[in-house]
Amino acid sequence: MKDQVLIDGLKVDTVIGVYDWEKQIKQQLSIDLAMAWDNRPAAASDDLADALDYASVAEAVTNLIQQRPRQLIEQVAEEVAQLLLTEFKVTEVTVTVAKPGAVPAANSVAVKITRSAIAAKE
Ligand SMILES: Nc1nc2c(c(=O)[nH]1)N=C([C@H](O)[C@@H](O)CO)CN2
Repeated sequence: MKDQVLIDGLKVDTVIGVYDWEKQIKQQLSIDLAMAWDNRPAAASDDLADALDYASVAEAVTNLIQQRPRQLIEQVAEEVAQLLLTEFKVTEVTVTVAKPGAVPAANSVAVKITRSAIAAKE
């Protein structure tokens, strides 16, 4: 079973960065999520209660990221992954956190991680 629920390009303004000037401003992060989820129950029932509600996920991820300043996008990615594994009972998630403004010569820079429920318990 390879079903997923996807969120692509979730924009979150937050305080993020290593340097002093970055701690005074908000910058935009762009979040991509690929979450393992069996979509067959929701397809059969046509009931949101059986689905992984992408709107709830997007709201929770935005709130988590805006909770406090962080230095590295790596920490953002890890905390988002753990939120999805523990609160939303996703069994595996790939999180990409992009910081489009960070390197002017690049379209974007990002980190991408994959975490699973079994590895989270170790
Ligand atoms: N792997 C990373 N490298 C860098 C990060 C980061 O979060 N992860 N952050 C910075 C600075 O905050 C940069 O974005 C300022 O332009 C540098 N390298």
